[in-house]
Amino acid sequence: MKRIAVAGASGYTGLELIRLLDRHPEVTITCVTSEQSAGKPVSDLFPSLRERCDLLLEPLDPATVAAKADLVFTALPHQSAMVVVPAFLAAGKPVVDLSADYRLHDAAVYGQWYEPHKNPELLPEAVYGLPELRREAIRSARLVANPGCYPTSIILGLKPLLAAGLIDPASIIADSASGVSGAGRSAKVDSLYCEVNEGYKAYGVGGVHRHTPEIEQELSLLAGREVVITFTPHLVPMDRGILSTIYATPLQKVTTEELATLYAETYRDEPFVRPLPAGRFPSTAFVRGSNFCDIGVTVDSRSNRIIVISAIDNLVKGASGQAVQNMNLLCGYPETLGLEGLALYP
Ligand SMILES: NC(=O)C1=CN([C@@H]2O[C@H](COP(=O)(O)OP(=O)(O)OC[C@H]3O[C@@H](n4cnc5c(N)ncnc54)[C@H](OP(=O)(O)O)[C@@H]3O)[C@@H](O)[C@H]2O)C=CC1
Ligand SMILES: CC(=O)N[C@@H](CCC(=O)OP(=O)(O)O)C(=O)O
Repeated sequence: MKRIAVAGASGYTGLELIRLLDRHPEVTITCVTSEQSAGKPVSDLFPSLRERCDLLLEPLDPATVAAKADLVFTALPHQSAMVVVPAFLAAGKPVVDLSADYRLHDAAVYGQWYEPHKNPELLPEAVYGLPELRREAIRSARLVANPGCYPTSIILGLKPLLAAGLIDPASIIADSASGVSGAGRSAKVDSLYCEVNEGYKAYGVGGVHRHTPEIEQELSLLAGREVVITFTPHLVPMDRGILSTIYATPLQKVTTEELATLYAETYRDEPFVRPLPAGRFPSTAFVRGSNFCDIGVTVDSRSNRIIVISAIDNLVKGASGQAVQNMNLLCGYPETLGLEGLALYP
């Protein structure tokens, strides 16, 4: 049994990690952290965990946490993860970091979209943890940078088209809509019930959302040239789920049936990507609670655009489920272990 620490266990992705790790046959959770709720059982904060995980939350002292665990998940805000990750690595503990701190390869780009990086020397060795792109590198990583939720849905949606050179990379537009849990559990006016319940709104409009460089970094690697996209995130009055609608101009004549075949072939051996048959499109309802990414694709021949629609659960394939998938690769377990049968069918 591997001993696992969840740093940031009082947050939404922390809770989701505990839910998933609790049903994993090869690991046991030995340490859960919170600053504000230190000293309380984690099941006091989240009663669904009662009698499944009643560990006391403790403050995040890296040496204490490292001594209790063989692997650490950091489910902390960006800028906070990078304060503790080097100590875990120095103690010989691999880290799966759910924050944005190690996703960008270029420290200058990180500094431009976030704050200056505190340990840029770790960026070259951090592996961007999208298993469908980097499975082999993740297996031997010390530090896995778990992707953002919007990037996961968009990169998986576009991978077959870019890898086949079928679209003009300069034509990509992605509109993504997220449930409110994407904003985390800390109190913010923008996440209040009355602010979100009746509306559907765009935010981060005009190329300013910090996921833009992360998406562009990975799409550029797939395209083999620099990709600049138009990305607009939206907030939907639901608790979880992301639906991305992605548009691109084809470089050659192609039919919906050919694209459906391309997606089916690209993802044939992927346990968590479900390309849909031609004419079918996903819903967040059908991936809720699961580690699946569902993808539908079609050609709008009238406007000469390819339209891809992908759906994930932001807290599972967009965060904690993907993090457990990465842990499985890193530890040499079957990739799907603990993640099977998670979908809640509406
Ligand atoms: N929510 C989502 O859908 C996704 C989130 N992510 C990323 O994952 C990370 C966690 O997100 P999420 O769970 O939503 O966030 P939450 O705000 O829900 O939780 C944050 C956690 O971090 C702890 N924390 C906050 N500040 C510090 C600090 N300075 N030192 C130590 N612990 C601290 C909090 O503990 P305390 O009890 O003390 O407040 C809490 O446990 C973030 O980087 C986020 O961007 C990635 C993909 C999807
Ligand atoms: C709805 C909502 O607010 N979503 C968050 C994205 C959450 C996330 O996963 O971002 P990181 O992992 O990169 O921090 C946002 O737009 O900032």
